[in-house]
Amino acid sequence: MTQRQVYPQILVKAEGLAIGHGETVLARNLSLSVGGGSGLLLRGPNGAGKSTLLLTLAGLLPALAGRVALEGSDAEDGPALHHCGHKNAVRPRLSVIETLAFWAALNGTTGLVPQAALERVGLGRMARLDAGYLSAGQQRRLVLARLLVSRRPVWLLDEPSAALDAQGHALLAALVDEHLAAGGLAIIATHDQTGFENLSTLTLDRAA
Ligand SMILES: Nc1ncnc2c1ncn2[C@@H]1O[C@H](COP(=O)(O)OP(=O)(O)OP(=O)(O)O)[C@@H](O)[C@H]1O
Repeated sequence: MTQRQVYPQILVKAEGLAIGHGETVLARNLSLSVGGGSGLLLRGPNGAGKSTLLLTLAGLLPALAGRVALEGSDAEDGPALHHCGHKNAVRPRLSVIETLAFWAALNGTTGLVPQAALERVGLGRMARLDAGYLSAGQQRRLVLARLLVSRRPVWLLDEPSAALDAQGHALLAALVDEHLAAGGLAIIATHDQTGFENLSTLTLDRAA
């Protein structure tokens, strides 16, 4: 794949980070540094804190100690990150294409137009269907299409491969590859390493 730098140089850094909920500390002294063009897998058993770490990196949960920094991001370029939770957040009565148009209106149409994003994730023929009728794997593909309609350099993905079939896994790996090749970065919580064997790994231990 051709390496093209289309995002500005960007770095997600955490130092001395403690994560958790209220009084409950799930992990302490976490440090990470992920630059453009790189990906990091978050591994660990159920309840170890992978989703909590992603939410903390996204600024959606406060750090219990330490700090998270996003370097190289210019406010004038718009929001830098996408956080995709493990729920699909699909509105059942909006059509598939309306769903993407809604996200594009919210996040900015800075990437593919919705129909092209649907084609890319294999949902081109489902555009007019109510999103609630999509299968679990198709809904996950729709979430991936959201990443494509609004270009942002930082992807924080929580179990993105859940419910995906083998082709879906390959699609996800290809999208992440392309994103990294374009200078983006991805931090991915997953129990399934398929397609991500070359990414570095941070393992959270429930006992931490
Ligand atoms: N809002 C909350 N308030 C209190 N505890 C919470 C909250 N959200 C999550 N937790 C707890 O934090 C712990 C870590 O949850 P988290 O979802 O981060 O784990 P995970 O590593 O992503 O797990 P899994 O592999 O099952 O997805 C769990 O014990 C969970 O019950």
